[in-house]
Amino acid sequence: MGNGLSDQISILSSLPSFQSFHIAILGLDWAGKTTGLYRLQFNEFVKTVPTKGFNAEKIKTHSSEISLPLSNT
Ligand SMILES: Nc1nc2c(ncn2[C@@H]2O[C@H](COP(=O)(O)OP(=O)(O)OP(=O)(O)O)[C@@H](O)[C@H]2O)c(=O)[nH]1
Ligand SMILES: [Mg+2]
Repeated sequence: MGNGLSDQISILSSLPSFQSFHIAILGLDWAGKTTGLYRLQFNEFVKTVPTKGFNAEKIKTHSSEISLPLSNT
């Protein structure tokens, strides 16, 4: 899942243009949630370990200046 994302801008620019909003990424163990989160933040593939608890990141886009607090379990 996570590595299958295309570039960050095309995904984020297709979302409604709110000033900021929260997105929760839910899925089965080892589904690619953390990979997807860090792909959105850094636009690159990051090697992961199984998440204990959750990750939360704030992502700002350059195109529309919206900020996206993201978390995943
Ligand atoms: N082939 C392939 N592997 C992927 C893709 N996305 C993630 N992975 C791999 O799948 C494994 C699990 O990815 P994670 O992002 O850690 O999965 P997760 O859903 O956060 O897992 P938990 O934190 O254990 O719930 C890692 O080895 C990733 O490298 C993908 O799109 N394609
Ligand atoms: Mg994880």
